[in-house]
Amino acid sequence: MTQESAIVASGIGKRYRVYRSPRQRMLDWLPGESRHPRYREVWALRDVSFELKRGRCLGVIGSNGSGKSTLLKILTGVAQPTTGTVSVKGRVLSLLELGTGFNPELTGRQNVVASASLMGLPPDFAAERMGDIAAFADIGVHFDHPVRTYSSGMFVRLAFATYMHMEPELFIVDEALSVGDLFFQQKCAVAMRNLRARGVTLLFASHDMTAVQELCDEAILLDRGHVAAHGIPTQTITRYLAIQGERQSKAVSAARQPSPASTPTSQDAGAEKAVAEKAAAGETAAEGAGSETGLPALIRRDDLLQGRRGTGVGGCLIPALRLIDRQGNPVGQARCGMELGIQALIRAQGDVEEPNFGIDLVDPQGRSVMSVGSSNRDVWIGPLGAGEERVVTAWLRLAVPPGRYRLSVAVGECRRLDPYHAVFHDLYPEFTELDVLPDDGAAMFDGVADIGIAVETFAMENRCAARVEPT
Ligand SMILES: Nc1ncnc2c1ncn2[C@@H]1O[C@H](COP(=O)(O)OP(=O)(O)OP(=O)(O)O)[C@@H](O)[C@H]1O
Repeated sequence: MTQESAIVASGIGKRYRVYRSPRQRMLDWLPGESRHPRYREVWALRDVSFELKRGRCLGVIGSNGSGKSTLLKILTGVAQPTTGTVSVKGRVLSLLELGTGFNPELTGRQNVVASASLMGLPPDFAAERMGDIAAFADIGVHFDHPVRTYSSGMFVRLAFATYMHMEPELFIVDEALSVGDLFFQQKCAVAMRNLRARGVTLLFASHDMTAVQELCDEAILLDRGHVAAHGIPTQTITRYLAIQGERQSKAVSAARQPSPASTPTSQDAGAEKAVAEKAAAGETAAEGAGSETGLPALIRRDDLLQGRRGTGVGGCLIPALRLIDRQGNPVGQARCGMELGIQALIRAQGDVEEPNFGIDLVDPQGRSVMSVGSSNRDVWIGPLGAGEERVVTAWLRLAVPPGRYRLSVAVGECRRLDPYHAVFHDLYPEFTELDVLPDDGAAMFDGVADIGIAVETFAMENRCAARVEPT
């Protein structure tokens, strides 16, 4: 371990034994051999090695079950590694399971005092910081009520406020930024930034790619317990999203394998045949756009809804929906700055006067980047009669930072002459995740979205303007 290292992990492995039942676990304690193994082994981590220098911030990312929490537990001494060694230097504070150290019978205020004392801090330490902690937690009178009466949100607020004020040298946080409400999450992100500016070493596991990108100097990707990437956040996130994308495409192609149960209808089969003939004749999907024969079959073939049912009054349905690029190719993941088409097949069940196709894109922090309907852009899809179908494509430029976004779609009705008449016919809230990968060519910015900035400059002497247009 060098002078500046806060953490050195060498070849860490963690094996769990998973028993078929508590009885099997108990039997295993008894002496004597069993002919059949009573458990199976799960390696949550395998040969994980890395070093974190003091004052740096490391993000740990990976899909569910990839080993993030196990790694954090080992680093904080909550769990012991099966193989390898770990050295952690400095006063470590961790928020693994938030507030597990709190006594439910004590008030928030009393728990702050008890936590400081447990951490070996001097008696006046908690008193001096009590005002700041209470202000950060912002739970009002509940600060002086027993913790057992708290909502989970209040609990998280108190825990984060307490620990971040206890002057850690190394602060280890597991997903704390994804709990609590949006404003509290933002407050935590600012607090983490301040800790970082004060030279505190930070390590946090997160599914929030934007937070990792913004806060971390480096990031590790865990994949099935192995370190699959370790580098600057952008590279690690790109690798993560690529792995996710590959798995998603494999899952989609597996789901598309024809099964005897899903024989296509004769109508679909005819349309598929027409598309295949067009493809053979060299026509692309984009050329076929709008064709009554080809396009609905394409949408059904790439259908993201996969037979799911939406909610709503049902006067009009979205039987199929897909994401496409400008060439009409289906898209599983996207790149910053690209134009994405959200293409839906809309079918009226009865007479629908003014159908409105709407989308909502939600960013990794749960903020709506944009929520808009066709009628907002003065595009009118109907009126439609029973059984009539339309293909609608909403095009949007993904001028957003990289990360995992969620998409909602709906067909509703919103009348021009009666703005108070608004109904949802078929609504799919956050029905899919969309990974937006970094793109070298995309404009750089910090924030929720690139709203298209133009920068002007001129010298005072000659007023000769130099203007940079938005890309
Ligand atoms: N106590 C345990 N006993 C048995 N298996 C465990 C135990 N804890 C974790 N595992 C297994 O180890 C693997 C890694 O789990 P871990 O909780 O570290 O993943 P994670 O990346 O933190 O997941 P998530 O993002 O869902 O929190 C998983 O396969 C999990 O089922």
